[in-house]
Amino acid sequence: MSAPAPFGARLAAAMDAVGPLCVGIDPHAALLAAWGLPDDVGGLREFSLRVVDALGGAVAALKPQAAFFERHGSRGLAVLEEVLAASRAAGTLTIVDAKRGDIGSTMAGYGDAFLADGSPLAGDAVTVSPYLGFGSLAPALERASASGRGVFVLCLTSNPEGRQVQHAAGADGVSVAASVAAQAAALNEGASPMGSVGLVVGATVGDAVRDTGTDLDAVNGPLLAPGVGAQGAGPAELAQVFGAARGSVLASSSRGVLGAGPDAADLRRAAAAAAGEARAALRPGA
Ligand SMILES: O=c1ccn([C@@H]2O[C@H](COP(=O)(O)O)[C@@H](O)[C@H]2O)c(=O)[nH]1
Repeated sequence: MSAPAPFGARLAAAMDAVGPLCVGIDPHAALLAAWGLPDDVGGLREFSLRVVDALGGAVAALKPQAAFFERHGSRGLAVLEEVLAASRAAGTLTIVDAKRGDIGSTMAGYGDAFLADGSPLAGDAVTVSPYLGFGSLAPALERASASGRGVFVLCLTSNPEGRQVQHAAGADGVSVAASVAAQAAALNEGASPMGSVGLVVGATVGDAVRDTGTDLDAVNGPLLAPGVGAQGAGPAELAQVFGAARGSVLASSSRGVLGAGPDAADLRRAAAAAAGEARAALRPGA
């Protein structure tokens, strides 16, 4: 059997085919209630699989938020495994939003969990945190590369508190965000159509890319942009934040789409509208 194409290539193809939108599966207790479901593992399963049924094949990626599965304990994690398998069966890429980051030897464990062939918790990519040092991510990056999977490294997050860490500059005057982006760019060098080491850059960050000197144009990898919808960002913000790098952006919305449920047709309409807005903002003329 031939090895699957690398994550970057698979994501680029999916964005071209159905638009640059990722929908987050964030089964908040309040959303479960709004959908008439109990805040227990049964409600979690019903909610999440309905999202996969409705949106599988219709969006470039689905992004289950690990926290909302972990809060239900081991049975919640079993639901996450089921969601990943169902998405795979539907032909839709998955990004497990787990934001893991630890010393290198422990990152090997996270890599085995989220990025290794045969692990039930492995999607197509996982979000990771570089704040123990970008180098500490090496074991996860190695596993991603070996299995054709991807990572999204936190760079400029959508929450206002992120500035304290991400805008800070070292003695060389280079900001943390710029350094993270440069290290991702080095790993993606030469990849076509793009590499598999992505960044998380919130659609809400305004002028932060410029202010921190972060060179997104050089990254040559996917840019996951949460913050669309419930956190207030829309097409204008996407265009402002990403400028010339916008062709690599995967806009991400969770509550903004999920709030249209539980009806599957309503969910599909909301996702199609969000994908259309993202396409117009990020790929004008496409
Ligand atoms: O910088 C970041 C990184 C990740 N997220 C995650 O995305 C979703 C956003 O949900 P909405 O309902 O669309 O606000 C959530 O899972 C966050 O943990 C982010 O918002 N910002």
